[in-house]
Amino acid sequence: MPAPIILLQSFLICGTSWILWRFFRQIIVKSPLDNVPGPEPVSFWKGNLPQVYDRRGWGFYEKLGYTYGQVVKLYGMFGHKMLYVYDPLALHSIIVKDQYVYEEAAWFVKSNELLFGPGLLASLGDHHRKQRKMLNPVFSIAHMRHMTPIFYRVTHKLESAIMSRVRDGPGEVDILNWMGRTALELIGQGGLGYSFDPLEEDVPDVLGDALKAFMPTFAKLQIHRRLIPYFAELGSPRLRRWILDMIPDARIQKMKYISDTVIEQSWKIFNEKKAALVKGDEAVVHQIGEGKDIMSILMKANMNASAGDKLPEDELIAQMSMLTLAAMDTTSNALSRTLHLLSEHQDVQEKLRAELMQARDGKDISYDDLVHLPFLDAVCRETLRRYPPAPWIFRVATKDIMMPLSEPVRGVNGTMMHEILVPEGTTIQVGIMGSNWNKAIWGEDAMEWRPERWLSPLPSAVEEAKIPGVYSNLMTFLGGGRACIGFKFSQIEMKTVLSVLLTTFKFSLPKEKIEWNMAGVTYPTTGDDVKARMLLTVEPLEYAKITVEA
Ligand code: HEM
Repeated sequence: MPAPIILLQSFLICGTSWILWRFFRQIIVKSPLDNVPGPEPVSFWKGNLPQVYDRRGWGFYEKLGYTYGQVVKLYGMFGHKMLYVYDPLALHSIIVKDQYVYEEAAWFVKSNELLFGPGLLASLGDHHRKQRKMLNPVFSIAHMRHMTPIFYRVTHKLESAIMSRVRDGPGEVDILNWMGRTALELIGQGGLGYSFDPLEEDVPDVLGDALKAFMPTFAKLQIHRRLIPYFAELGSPRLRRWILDMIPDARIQKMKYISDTVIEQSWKIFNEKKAALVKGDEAVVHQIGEGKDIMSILMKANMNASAGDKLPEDELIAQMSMLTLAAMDTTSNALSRTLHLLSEHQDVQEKLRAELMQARDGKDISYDDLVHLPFLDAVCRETLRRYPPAPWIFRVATKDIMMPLSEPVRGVNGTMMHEILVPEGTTIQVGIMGSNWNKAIWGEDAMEWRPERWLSPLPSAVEEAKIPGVYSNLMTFLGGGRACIGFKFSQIEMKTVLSVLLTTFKFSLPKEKIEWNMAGVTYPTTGDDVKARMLLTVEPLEYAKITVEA
Protein backbone atom coordinates (compact mmCIF):
# COMPACT_ATOMS: atom_id res chain seq x y z
CA MET A 1 0.00 0.00 0.00
CA PRO A 2 1.44 3.49 -0.85
CA ALA A 3 2.94 5.45 2.07
CA PRO A 4 0.45 8.39 1.96
CA ILE A 5 -2.54 5.97 2.21
CA ILE A 6 -0.97 4.16 5.20
CA LEU A 7 -0.34 7.51 6.83
CA LEU A 8 -3.89 8.67 6.16
CA GLN A 9 -5.34 5.45 7.62
CA SER A 10 -3.19 5.68 10.77
CA PHE A 11 -4.16 9.30 11.12
CA LEU A 12 -7.87 8.53 10.87
CA ILE A 13 -7.64 5.71 13.45
CA CYS A 14 -5.59 7.83 15.88
CA GLY A 15 -7.85 10.85 15.28
CA THR A 16 -11.07 8.94 15.97
CA SER A 17 -9.67 7.35 19.15
CA TRP A 18 -8.46 10.74 20.30
CA ILE A 19 -11.89 12.36 19.77
CA LEU A 20 -13.65 9.52 21.65
CA TRP A 21 -11.13 9.74 24.49
CA ARG A 22 -11.64 13.54 24.72
CA PHE A 23 -15.42 13.07 24.71
CA PHE A 24 -15.44 10.59 27.60
CA ARG A 25 -12.76 12.47 29.55
CA GLN A 26 -14.84 15.67 29.48
CA ILE A 27 -17.84 13.76 30.85
CA ILE A 28 -16.05 11.59 33.42
CA VAL A 29 -13.12 13.65 34.74
CA LYS A 30 -13.93 16.66 36.91
CA SER A 31 -11.97 19.84 36.16
CA PRO A 32 -11.27 22.85 38.41
CA LEU A 33 -12.62 24.93 35.51
CA ASP A 34 -16.09 23.36 35.80
CA ASN A 35 -17.03 25.98 38.40
CA VAL A 36 -15.95 28.96 36.24
CA PRO A 37 -19.01 30.60 34.63
CA GLY A 38 -19.34 31.04 30.90
CA PRO A 39 -21.71 30.65 27.94
CA GLU A 40 -22.95 27.27 26.70
CA PRO A 41 -20.96 25.81 23.78
CA VAL A 42 -22.55 25.96 20.35
CA SER A 43 -21.76 22.23 19.90
CA PHE A 44 -19.43 19.60 21.40
CA TRP A 45 -17.37 19.47 18.22
CA LYS A 46 -16.88 23.21 17.79
CA GLY A 47 -17.44 24.48 21.34
CA ASN A 48 -17.68 28.30 21.39
CA LEU A 49 -15.18 28.65 18.52
CA PRO A 50 -17.78 29.83 15.97
CA GLN A 51 -18.45 32.78 18.35
CA VAL A 52 -14.79 33.27 19.25
CA TYR A 53 -13.83 33.58 15.57
CA ASP A 54 -17.04 35.16 14.26
CA ARG A 55 -15.99 38.12 12.12
CA ARG A 56 -19.06 39.91 13.42
CA GLY A 57 -18.51 38.72 17.00
CA TRP A 58 -18.01 42.14 18.66
CA GLY A 59 -21.28 41.81 20.58
CA PHE A 60 -20.28 38.36 21.87
CA TYR A 61 -17.15 39.76 23.53
CA GLU A 62 -18.95 42.82 24.92
CA LYS A 63 -21.57 40.52 26.41
CA LEU A 64 -18.95 38.16 27.88
CA GLY A 65 -17.58 41.02 29.96
CA TYR A 66 -20.92 42.32 31.18
CA THR A 67 -22.48 38.91 31.82
CA TYR A 68 -19.63 36.88 33.28
CA GLY A 69 -16.83 39.25 34.31
CA GLN A 70 -13.10 39.24 33.82
CA VAL A 71 -12.48 35.47 33.68
CA VAL A 72 -14.85 33.41 31.55
CA LYS A 73 -14.91 29.72 30.66
CA LEU A 74 -15.27 28.96 26.95
CA TYR A 75 -15.11 25.70 25.04
CA GLY A 76 -12.73 24.85 22.22
CA MET A 77 -13.01 21.76 20.02
CA PHE A 78 -14.24 18.46 21.49
CA GLY A 79 -15.08 19.86 24.92
CA HIS A 80 -11.63 21.42 25.53
CA LYS A 81 -12.11 24.03 28.28
CA MET A 82 -10.53 27.42 27.67
CA LEU A 83 -10.41 30.63 29.70
CA TYR A 84 -11.04 34.09 28.30
CA VAL A 85 -9.18 36.42 30.69
CA TYR A 86 -8.77 40.15 31.25
CA ASP A 87 -8.52 40.39 35.03
CA PRO A 88 -5.35 42.57 35.48
CA LEU A 89 -3.73 40.39 38.17
CA ALA A 90 -4.40 37.23 36.16
CA LEU A 91 -2.97 38.96 33.07
CA HIS A 92 0.14 39.88 35.02
CA SER A 93 0.61 36.23 35.96
CA ILE A 94 0.04 35.03 32.38
CA ILE A 95 2.31 37.39 30.49
CA VAL A 96 4.87 38.54 33.10
CA LYS A 97 5.28 36.57 36.33
CA ASP A 98 4.51 33.08 35.02
CA GLN A 99 5.19 33.73 31.35
CA TYR A 100 7.31 30.58 31.02
CA VAL A 101 4.39 28.47 32.20
CA TYR A 102 1.91 30.14 29.86
CA GLU A 103 3.64 29.62 26.53
CA GLU A 104 2.68 30.09 22.90
CA ALA A 105 0.76 27.03 21.65
CA ALA A 106 2.85 24.25 20.03
CA TRP A 107 0.95 24.61 16.72
CA PHE A 108 1.72 28.36 16.64
CA VAL A 109 5.45 27.93 17.24
CA LYS A 110 5.92 24.89 15.00
CA SER A 111 3.99 26.29 12.05
CA ASN A 112 5.96 29.55 12.23
CA GLU A 113 9.22 27.62 12.30
CA LEU A 114 8.29 25.42 9.35
CA LEU A 115 7.17 28.37 7.29
CA PHE A 116 9.91 30.91 7.99
CA GLY A 117 12.62 29.37 10.15
CA PRO A 118 13.65 29.76 13.79
CA GLY A 119 12.75 33.44 14.37
CA LEU A 120 11.16 35.19 17.36
CA LEU A 121 7.68 33.84 16.71
CA ALA A 122 9.05 30.30 16.57
CA SER A 123 11.14 30.16 19.72
CA LEU A 124 10.37 29.63 23.40
CA GLY A 125 12.07 29.95 26.82
CA ASP A 126 15.84 30.58 26.94
CA HIS A 127 16.17 30.44 23.20
CA HIS A 128 13.57 33.18 22.79
CA ARG A 129 15.23 35.23 25.56
CA LYS A 130 18.57 35.04 23.75
CA GLN A 131 17.00 36.27 20.50
CA ARG A 132 15.26 39.16 22.31
CA LYS A 133 18.53 40.12 24.01
CA MET A 134 20.11 40.66 20.60
CA LEU A 135 17.05 42.31 19.03
CA ASN A 136 15.78 44.64 21.79
CA PRO A 137 18.55 47.29 21.48
CA VAL A 138 17.98 47.47 17.73
CA PHE A 139 14.50 48.90 18.43
CA SER A 140 15.81 51.60 20.78
CA ILE A 141 14.55 55.18 20.56
CA ALA A 142 17.97 56.28 19.23
CA HIS A 143 17.66 53.97 16.24
CA MET A 144 14.03 54.90 15.67
CA ARG A 145 15.03 58.59 15.59
CA HIS A 146 17.59 57.86 12.85
CA MET A 147 14.92 56.09 10.85
CA THR A 148 12.52 59.05 10.75
CA PRO A 149 13.96 60.48 7.47
CA ILE A 150 13.40 57.10 5.80
CA PHE A 151 9.80 57.17 7.06
CA TYR A 152 9.20 60.64 5.64
CA ARG A 153 10.75 59.73 2.29
CA VAL A 154 8.39 56.78 1.87
CA THR A 155 5.36 58.70 3.15
CA HIS A 156 5.91 61.52 0.66
CA LYS A 157 5.80 58.96 -2.12
CA LEU A 158 2.46 57.79 -0.76
CA GLU A 159 1.30 61.42 -0.66
CA SER A 160 2.23 61.89 -4.35
CA ALA A 161 0.60 58.61 -5.34
CA ILE A 162 -2.72 59.58 -3.71
CA MET A 163 -2.47 63.14 -5.06
CA SER A 164 -2.14 61.83 -8.60
CA ARG A 165 -5.52 60.12 -8.13
CA VAL A 166 -7.49 63.04 -6.64
CA ARG A 167 -5.80 66.22 -7.89
CA ASP A 168 -8.72 67.06 -10.15
CA GLY A 169 -11.35 66.57 -7.48
CA PRO A 170 -12.44 64.38 -4.57
CA GLY A 171 -12.54 60.66 -5.23
CA GLU A 172 -12.90 57.36 -3.40
CA VAL A 173 -9.53 55.72 -2.68
CA ASP A 174 -8.86 52.25 -1.23
CA ILE A 175 -7.06 53.49 1.86
CA LEU A 176 -6.48 49.99 3.25
CA ASN A 177 -4.59 49.04 0.11
CA TRP A 178 -2.42 52.18 0.30
CA MET A 179 -1.75 51.78 4.02
CA GLY A 180 -0.78 48.15 3.38
CA ARG A 181 1.64 49.09 0.58
CA THR A 182 3.11 51.87 2.72
CA ALA A 183 3.53 49.65 5.81
CA LEU A 184 5.30 47.04 3.70
CA GLU A 185 7.61 49.63 2.16
CA LEU A 186 8.33 51.20 5.58
CA ILE A 187 9.29 47.89 7.19
CA GLY A 188 11.13 47.09 3.94
CA GLN A 189 13.29 50.21 4.00
CA GLY A 190 13.39 50.75 7.78
CA GLY A 191 13.52 47.09 8.76
CA LEU A 192 15.33 45.24 6.01
CA GLY A 193 17.03 48.01 4.03
CA TYR A 194 15.11 46.75 0.98
CA SER A 195 12.57 48.41 -1.29
CA PHE A 196 9.49 46.33 -2.12
CA ASP A 197 7.41 48.96 -3.82
CA PRO A 198 8.23 52.37 -5.35
CA LEU A 199 4.60 53.35 -4.52
CA GLU A 200 4.50 55.88 -7.37
CA GLU A 201 3.98 53.07 -9.90
CA ASP A 202 2.80 49.47 -9.72
CA VAL A 203 5.90 47.30 -10.00
CA PRO A 204 5.70 43.61 -9.03
CA ASP A 205 8.18 42.34 -6.43
CA VAL A 206 8.55 38.59 -5.87
CA LEU A 207 9.18 38.89 -2.12
CA GLY A 208 6.64 41.67 -1.53
CA ASP A 209 3.95 39.79 -3.44
CA ALA A 210 4.64 36.59 -1.48
CA LEU A 211 4.46 38.46 1.85
CA LYS A 212 1.23 40.20 0.87
CA ALA A 213 -0.33 36.84 -0.08
CA PHE A 214 0.69 35.26 3.24
CA MET A 215 -2.10 36.45 5.58
CA PRO A 216 -5.07 35.79 3.23
CA THR A 217 -3.70 32.30 2.40
CA PHE A 218 -2.83 31.47 5.99
CA ALA A 219 -6.26 32.55 7.22
CA LYS A 220 -7.73 29.64 5.21
CA LEU A 221 -5.42 27.12 6.87
CA GLN A 222 -6.16 27.74 10.55
CA ILE A 223 -7.41 24.18 11.21
CA HIS A 224 -4.57 22.55 9.19
CA ARG A 225 -2.12 24.66 11.20
CA ARG A 226 -3.27 23.05 14.43
CA LEU A 227 -2.38 19.60 13.10
CA ILE A 228 1.24 20.50 12.29
CA PRO A 229 2.79 19.37 15.63
CA TYR A 230 1.51 15.83 14.94
CA PHE A 231 3.35 15.63 11.61
CA ALA A 232 6.33 17.92 12.04
CA GLU A 233 8.73 15.19 13.19
CA LEU A 234 7.34 12.38 11.05
CA GLY A 235 10.10 10.63 9.01
CA SER A 236 12.97 12.46 7.35
CA PRO A 237 12.76 16.04 6.02
CA ARG A 238 12.90 14.58 2.47
CA LEU A 239 9.91 12.31 3.15
CA ARG A 240 7.97 15.20 4.71
CA ARG A 241 8.71 17.39 1.71
CA TRP A 242 7.60 14.62 -0.65
CA ILE A 243 4.34 14.19 1.23
CA LEU A 244 3.82 17.95 1.18
CA ASP A 245 4.38 18.03 -2.60
CA MET A 246 1.78 15.29 -3.02
CA ILE A 247 -1.03 17.02 -1.09
CA PRO A 248 -3.68 17.99 -3.67
CA ASP A 249 -4.82 21.20 -1.95
CA ALA A 250 -4.27 24.50 -3.78
CA ARG A 251 -4.12 26.50 -0.54
CA ILE A 252 -1.37 24.29 0.92
CA GLN A 253 0.61 24.40 -2.33
CA LYS A 254 0.30 28.20 -2.40
CA MET A 255 1.53 28.39 1.20
CA LYS A 256 4.49 26.19 0.26
CA TYR A 257 5.33 28.55 -2.61
CA ILE A 258 5.07 31.59 -0.30
CA SER A 259 7.33 30.02 2.32
CA ASP A 260 9.93 28.89 -0.25
CA THR A 261 9.94 32.31 -1.91
CA VAL A 262 10.25 34.25 1.35
CA ILE A 263 13.12 32.08 2.61
CA GLU A 264 14.98 32.17 -0.72
CA GLN A 265 14.60 35.94 -1.17
CA SER A 266 15.51 36.64 2.47
CA TRP A 267 18.78 34.74 2.02
CA LYS A 268 19.47 36.83 -1.11
CA ILE A 269 18.95 40.14 0.71
CA PHE A 270 20.92 38.88 3.70
CA ASN A 271 23.91 37.85 1.57
CA GLU A 272 23.95 41.22 -0.21
CA LYS A 273 23.95 43.00 3.15
CA LYS A 274 26.68 40.75 4.47
CA ALA A 275 28.84 41.49 1.43
CA ALA A 276 28.33 45.26 1.95
CA LEU A 277 29.17 44.99 5.67
CA VAL A 278 32.38 43.13 4.85
CA LYS A 279 33.35 45.80 2.28
CA GLY A 280 32.90 48.51 4.95
CA ASP A 281 30.92 51.70 5.66
CA GLU A 282 31.26 53.16 2.18
CA ALA A 283 29.40 50.20 0.64
CA VAL A 284 26.83 50.13 3.47
CA VAL A 285 25.70 53.75 3.06
CA HIS A 286 24.97 53.12 -0.59
CA GLN A 287 22.38 50.51 0.35
CA ILE A 288 18.67 51.34 0.63
CA GLY A 289 18.53 51.80 4.41
CA GLU A 290 21.99 53.46 4.41
CA GLY A 291 22.97 51.04 7.18
CA LYS A 292 20.32 52.49 9.55
CA ASP A 293 17.75 49.75 8.98
CA ILE A 294 17.04 47.16 11.66
CA MET A 295 18.73 44.25 9.86
CA SER A 296 21.98 46.15 9.19
CA ILE A 297 22.19 47.19 12.85
CA LEU A 298 21.34 43.67 13.97
CA MET A 299 23.95 42.08 11.71
CA LYS A 300 26.63 44.48 12.94
CA ALA A 301 25.67 43.83 16.58
CA ASN A 302 25.75 40.10 15.94
CA MET A 303 29.21 40.30 14.39
CA ASN A 304 30.49 42.03 17.52
CA ALA A 305 28.60 39.89 20.05
CA SER A 306 30.31 37.36 22.31
CA ALA A 307 30.21 33.73 21.18
CA GLY A 308 27.47 32.93 23.72
CA ASP A 309 25.17 35.72 22.53
CA LYS A 310 25.72 35.37 18.78
CA LEU A 311 22.73 34.21 16.71
CA PRO A 312 23.30 31.79 13.82
CA GLU A 313 22.59 33.08 10.30
CA ASP A 314 19.38 31.08 9.81
CA GLU A 315 17.94 32.77 12.93
CA LEU A 316 18.86 36.23 11.64
CA ILE A 317 17.21 35.45 8.32
CA ALA A 318 14.07 34.11 9.99
CA GLN A 319 13.75 37.43 11.87
CA MET A 320 13.47 39.26 8.54
CA SER A 321 10.23 37.60 7.46
CA MET A 322 8.78 37.51 10.99
CA LEU A 323 9.39 41.22 11.52
CA THR A 324 7.87 42.06 8.17
CA LEU A 325 4.77 39.95 8.73
CA ALA A 326 4.29 41.18 12.30
CA ALA A 327 4.69 44.80 11.17
CA MET A 328 2.52 44.83 8.08
CA ASP A 329 -1.19 44.28 8.73
CA THR A 330 -1.13 45.44 12.36
CA THR A 331 0.12 48.96 11.63
CA SER A 332 -1.61 49.41 8.28
CA ASN A 333 -4.96 48.39 9.79
CA ALA A 334 -4.37 50.70 12.78
CA LEU A 335 -3.73 53.57 10.36
CA SER A 336 -6.80 52.69 8.30
CA ARG A 337 -8.89 52.60 11.47
CA THR A 338 -7.58 56.01 12.52
CA LEU A 339 -8.43 57.57 9.15
CA HIS A 340 -11.87 55.94 9.24
CA LEU A 341 -12.55 57.38 12.72
CA LEU A 342 -11.31 60.81 11.64
CA SER A 343 -13.68 60.64 8.67
CA GLU A 344 -16.57 59.92 11.02
CA HIS A 345 -15.49 62.67 13.45
CA GLN A 346 -14.75 65.67 11.24
CA ASP A 347 -14.35 67.95 14.28
CA VAL A 348 -11.50 65.75 15.58
CA GLN A 349 -9.94 65.69 12.11
CA GLU A 350 -10.02 69.51 11.95
CA LYS A 351 -8.52 69.87 15.41
CA LEU A 352 -5.73 67.40 14.61
CA ARG A 353 -5.03 69.06 11.26
CA ALA A 354 -4.69 72.44 12.99
CA GLU A 355 -2.10 71.02 15.42
CA LEU A 356 -0.17 69.36 12.60
CA MET A 357 -0.27 72.42 10.31
CA GLN A 358 1.16 74.58 13.03
CA ALA A 359 3.92 72.07 13.83
CA ARG A 360 4.74 71.42 10.17
CA ASP A 361 4.99 75.02 9.07
CA GLY A 362 5.86 73.96 5.52
CA LYS A 363 8.41 71.27 6.43
CA ASP A 364 8.50 67.78 7.97
CA ILE A 365 8.03 67.68 11.74
CA SER A 366 11.22 66.61 13.55
CA TYR A 367 11.22 63.31 15.45
CA ASP A 368 11.20 65.05 18.85
CA ASP A 369 8.32 67.35 17.98
CA LEU A 370 6.35 64.57 16.34
CA VAL A 371 6.41 62.29 19.38
CA HIS A 372 5.38 65.15 21.68
CA LEU A 373 2.40 66.57 19.78
CA PRO A 374 -0.34 66.13 22.41
CA PHE A 375 -3.43 65.77 20.26
CA LEU A 376 -1.77 63.50 17.70
CA ASP A 377 -0.60 61.33 20.58
CA ALA A 378 -4.09 61.32 22.11
CA VAL A 379 -5.72 60.27 18.81
CA CYS A 380 -3.21 57.40 18.35
CA ARG A 381 -3.53 56.17 21.94
CA GLU A 382 -7.31 56.30 21.94
CA THR A 383 -7.55 54.46 18.61
CA LEU A 384 -5.17 51.76 19.85
CA ARG A 385 -7.12 51.53 23.14
CA ARG A 386 -10.63 51.32 21.74
CA TYR A 387 -9.72 49.40 18.60
CA PRO A 388 -6.64 47.23 19.28
CA PRO A 389 -5.64 45.68 15.92
CA ALA A 390 -4.99 42.29 17.59
CA PRO A 391 -8.07 41.90 19.86
CA TRP A 392 -6.77 38.79 21.63
CA ILE A 393 -3.84 36.36 21.64
CA PHE A 394 -3.59 32.79 22.89
CA ARG A 395 -1.37 31.04 25.42
CA VAL A 396 -1.35 27.45 26.74
CA ALA A 397 -0.61 26.46 30.37
CA THR A 398 2.33 24.03 30.22
CA LYS A 399 1.66 22.78 33.77
CA ASP A 400 -0.99 23.07 36.50
CA ILE A 401 -0.84 26.59 37.92
CA MET A 402 -2.84 28.79 40.29
CA MET A 403 -4.23 31.91 38.59
CA PRO A 404 -4.54 34.87 41.00
CA LEU A 405 -7.49 37.23 40.60
CA SER A 406 -7.83 40.92 41.48
CA GLU A 407 -11.63 40.50 41.74
CA PRO A 408 -13.23 37.26 42.99
CA VAL A 409 -15.39 35.38 40.50
CA ARG A 410 -18.75 33.93 41.55
CA GLY A 411 -18.59 30.25 40.64
CA VAL A 412 -21.37 28.27 38.98
CA ASN A 413 -22.12 26.76 42.45
CA GLY A 414 -22.47 30.25 44.00
CA THR A 415 -19.18 30.24 45.95
CA MET A 416 -16.68 33.06 45.48
CA MET A 417 -13.39 32.03 43.85
CA HIS A 418 -10.37 34.14 44.81
CA GLU A 419 -8.01 32.17 42.57
CA ILE A 420 -8.45 29.47 39.94
CA LEU A 421 -6.46 26.28 39.47
CA VAL A 422 -5.62 26.15 35.76
CA PRO A 423 -4.90 22.58 34.61
CA GLU A 424 -1.96 21.83 32.29
CA GLY A 425 -2.95 22.11 28.64
CA THR A 426 -5.64 24.78 29.19
CA THR A 427 -5.83 27.35 26.39
CA ILE A 428 -5.95 30.94 27.59
CA GLN A 429 -7.44 33.62 25.38
CA VAL A 430 -5.86 36.86 26.55
CA GLY A 431 -8.58 39.50 26.20
CA ILE A 432 -6.58 42.46 24.88
CA MET A 433 -9.74 44.35 23.97
CA GLY A 434 -11.50 43.14 27.14
CA SER A 435 -8.81 44.86 29.21
CA ASN A 436 -8.80 48.02 27.07
CA TRP A 437 -12.61 48.23 27.35
CA ASN A 438 -12.85 47.45 31.05
CA LYS A 439 -15.37 49.95 32.51
CA ALA A 440 -14.20 49.20 36.05
CA ILE A 441 -10.82 50.66 35.03
CA TRP A 442 -11.47 53.15 32.23
CA GLY A 443 -14.84 54.44 33.43
CA GLU A 444 -18.40 54.27 32.13
CA ASP A 445 -17.38 55.84 28.80
CA ALA A 446 -14.82 53.09 28.09
CA MET A 447 -16.62 52.06 24.89
CA GLU A 448 -16.53 55.61 23.49
CA TRP A 449 -13.72 56.73 21.19
CA ARG A 450 -12.77 59.97 22.91
CA PRO A 451 -9.17 61.18 22.30
CA GLU A 452 -9.62 63.99 24.85
CA ARG A 453 -9.46 61.44 27.69
CA TRP A 454 -5.67 61.43 27.19
CA LEU A 455 -5.35 65.21 27.58
CA SER A 456 -6.27 65.20 31.27
CA PRO A 457 -5.20 62.83 34.06
CA LEU A 458 -6.59 59.30 33.57
CA PRO A 459 -8.91 57.84 36.23
CA SER A 460 -6.92 56.71 39.29
CA ALA A 461 -8.29 53.17 38.71
CA VAL A 462 -6.10 52.95 35.60
CA GLU A 463 -2.88 53.40 37.57
CA GLU A 464 -4.11 51.25 40.43
CA ALA A 465 -5.04 48.33 38.17
CA LYS A 466 -1.35 47.82 37.23
CA ILE A 467 -2.21 46.55 33.75
CA PRO A 468 0.87 44.67 32.55
CA GLY A 469 0.99 46.24 29.04
CA VAL A 470 4.17 47.87 27.70
CA TYR A 471 2.27 50.86 26.33
CA SER A 472 0.05 53.38 28.14
CA ASN A 473 -1.72 50.95 30.51
CA LEU A 474 -3.04 49.20 27.43
CA MET A 475 -2.74 45.58 26.40
CA THR A 476 -2.58 46.49 22.70
CA PHE A 477 1.13 45.62 22.37
CA LEU A 478 1.02 43.05 25.19
CA GLY A 479 3.70 43.01 27.91
CA GLY A 480 6.30 40.69 29.42
CA GLY A 481 9.07 38.94 27.52
CA ARG A 482 6.98 38.49 24.36
CA ALA A 483 5.61 42.04 24.18
CA CYS A 484 5.54 43.60 20.73
CA ILE A 485 9.13 44.46 19.91
CA GLY A 486 8.07 46.92 17.20
CA PHE A 487 5.72 49.14 19.17
CA LYS A 488 7.90 52.25 18.96
CA PHE A 489 8.43 51.59 15.27
CA SER A 490 4.68 51.45 14.73
CA GLN A 491 4.12 54.64 16.74
CA ILE A 492 6.50 56.63 14.56
CA GLU A 493 5.06 55.07 11.47
CA MET A 494 1.51 56.06 12.44
CA LYS A 495 2.53 59.58 13.41
CA THR A 496 4.64 60.21 10.30
CA VAL A 497 1.93 59.01 7.95
CA LEU A 498 -0.84 60.96 9.73
CA SER A 499 1.25 64.15 9.90
CA VAL A 500 1.79 64.12 6.13
CA LEU A 501 -1.60 62.87 4.94
CA LEU A 502 -3.77 65.09 7.15
CA THR A 503 -1.93 68.24 6.12
CA THR A 504 -2.43 67.37 2.44
CA PHE A 505 -5.87 65.77 2.23
CA LYS A 506 -9.29 65.87 3.82
CA PHE A 507 -10.82 62.44 4.47
CA SER A 508 -14.53 61.69 4.62
CA LEU A 509 -16.85 58.68 4.54
CA PRO A 510 -17.53 56.90 1.24
CA LYS A 511 -20.97 56.12 -0.19
CA GLU A 512 -20.94 52.50 1.00
CA LYS A 513 -20.76 51.41 4.63
CA ILE A 514 -17.45 50.32 6.17
CA GLU A 515 -17.53 47.30 8.48
CA TRP A 516 -14.68 46.14 10.74
CA ASN A 517 -14.29 42.40 11.01
CA MET A 518 -13.03 40.47 14.01
CA ALA A 519 -9.93 38.32 13.33
CA GLY A 520 -6.43 37.73 14.72
CA VAL A 521 -5.81 41.16 13.19
CA THR A 522 -9.09 43.02 12.59
CA TYR A 523 -9.73 44.23 9.04
CA PRO A 524 -12.28 46.42 7.23
CA THR A 525 -14.62 45.57 4.37
CA THR A 526 -16.67 48.01 2.33
CA GLY A 527 -20.29 47.43 1.24
CA ASP A 528 -21.19 43.78 0.56
CA ASP A 529 -17.65 42.85 -0.44
CA VAL A 530 -16.09 40.23 1.90
CA LYS A 531 -12.57 41.05 0.65
CA ALA A 532 -10.53 43.35 2.91
CA ARG A 533 -10.97 46.84 1.46
CA MET A 534 -11.65 50.29 2.88
CA LEU A 535 -12.67 53.13 0.63
CA LEU A 536 -12.60 56.72 1.90
CA THR A 537 -13.40 59.90 0.01
CA VAL A 538 -10.19 61.89 -0.32
CA GLU A 539 -10.00 65.56 -1.28
CA PRO A 540 -6.74 67.53 -1.61
CA LEU A 541 -6.43 70.69 0.46
CA GLU A 542 -6.24 73.74 -1.83
CA TYR A 543 -2.65 74.74 -0.98
CA ALA A 544 -1.41 71.14 -1.30
CA LYS A 545 -2.52 70.97 -4.94
CA ILE A 546 0.30 73.40 -5.68
CA THR A 547 2.98 72.21 -3.24
CA VAL A 548 2.70 68.42 -3.64
CA GLU A 549 4.07 66.85 -6.79
CA ALA A 550 2.05 64.01 -8.26
C1 HEM B 1 -0.22 48.84 15.74
C2 HEM B 1 0.72 47.99 15.42
C3 HEM B 1 1.06 46.72 16.17
C4 HEM B 1 0.33 46.01 17.08
C5 HEM B 1 -1.06 46.32 17.61
C6 HEM B 1 1.14 44.89 17.50
C7 HEM B 1 0.76 43.96 18.46
C8 HEM B 1 1.52 42.88 18.85
C9 HEM B 1 1.11 41.89 19.83
C10 HEM B 1 -0.22 41.88 20.56
C11 HEM B 1 2.12 40.99 19.94
C12 HEM B 1 2.14 39.74 20.83
C13 HEM B 1 1.78 38.52 20.00
C14 HEM B 1 1.83 37.22 20.77
O1 HEM B 1 2.51 37.13 21.79
O2 HEM B 1 1.20 36.25 20.34
C15 HEM B 1 3.17 41.40 19.04
C16 HEM B 1 4.36 40.73 18.88
C17 HEM B 1 5.31 41.09 17.96
N1 HEM B 1 5.33 42.23 17.18
FE1 HEM B 1 3.89 43.62 17.08
N2 HEM B 1 2.32 44.92 16.82
C18 HEM B 1 2.34 46.03 16.00
C19 HEM B 1 3.36 46.45 15.19
C20 HEM B 1 4.58 45.82 15.04
C21 HEM B 1 5.67 46.28 14.23
C22 HEM B 1 5.68 47.60 13.45
C23 HEM B 1 6.67 45.34 14.33
C24 HEM B 1 8.04 45.34 13.70
C25 HEM B 1 8.70 46.40 13.31
C26 HEM B 1 6.18 44.28 15.19
C27 HEM B 1 6.90 43.15 15.53
C28 HEM B 1 6.47 42.21 16.42
C29 HEM B 1 7.22 40.99 16.71
C30 HEM B 1 8.53 40.56 16.08
C31 HEM B 1 6.50 40.29 17.69
C32 HEM B 1 6.87 38.98 18.35
C33 HEM B 1 7.62 39.30 19.64
C34 HEM B 1 8.10 38.08 20.39
O3 HEM B 1 7.47 37.01 20.30
O4 HEM B 1 9.09 38.22 21.11
N3 HEM B 1 4.92 44.61 15.62
N4 HEM B 1 2.78 42.56 18.39
